[in-house]
Amino acid sequence: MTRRVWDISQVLRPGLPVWPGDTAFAQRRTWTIADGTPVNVSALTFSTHSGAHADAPLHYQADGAAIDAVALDPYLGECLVIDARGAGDLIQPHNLPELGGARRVLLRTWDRFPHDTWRSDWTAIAAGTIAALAAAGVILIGIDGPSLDPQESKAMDAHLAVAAAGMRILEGLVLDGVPAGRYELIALPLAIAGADAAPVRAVLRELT
Ligand SMILES: N[C@@H](CC(=O)c1ccccc1NC=O)C(=O)O
Ligand SMILES: [Zn+2]
Ligand SMILES: [Zn+2]
Repeated sequence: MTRRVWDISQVLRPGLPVWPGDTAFAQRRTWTIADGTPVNVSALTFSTHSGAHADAPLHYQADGAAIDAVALDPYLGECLVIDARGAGDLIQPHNLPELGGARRVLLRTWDRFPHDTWRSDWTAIAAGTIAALAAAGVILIGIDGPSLDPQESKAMDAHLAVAAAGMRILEGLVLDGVPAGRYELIALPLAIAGADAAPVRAVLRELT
């Protein structure tokens, strides 16, 4: 039996919404198939926080680990998708359902993912919610917004709570059309040496 797969990545493309002031995604052709050229090749420019991505500890801790140095186990394995729509500005502990022992948790906040516009009004996560998840044994937190913290946050409370707990982070996931429940998560960050984050091709697979 083939298990159903949900692609929960954004498509990296020109016009991809990025954090205000951050680098736009661009792709240019460096070779094109023609007489004497057997191949198409291109070069990419993009922010480490483009589309669906994994934050490295280095993003929020001056001496944190870079993305090529973090273990991959958190990004692979059983996870729980939670429908957190309606939580308001901040997801609080009381917005979470029973976790049933889940060690990876993905939070859906958008009714419809804003593929073509930067929306500053995403639902962030309270630091206390991160602490509660960590206390329950969660090792990875994912969300469909661009950040765990609000756009204006300088304190980065949720990110720092993640740092304190040694959790891993996925952001920019597309969870439209994924029913709440349990799946296998596969979301490996690109091994970019010294990087503060890296894009992931994130999928959910039906459990057996
Ligand atoms: N905190 C966000 C990203 C972030 O803060 C950011 C991403 C790209 C360019 C600038 C950013 N923040 C600047 O204050 C994140 O966790 O991905
Ligand atoms: Zn990020
Ligand atoms: Zn982040």
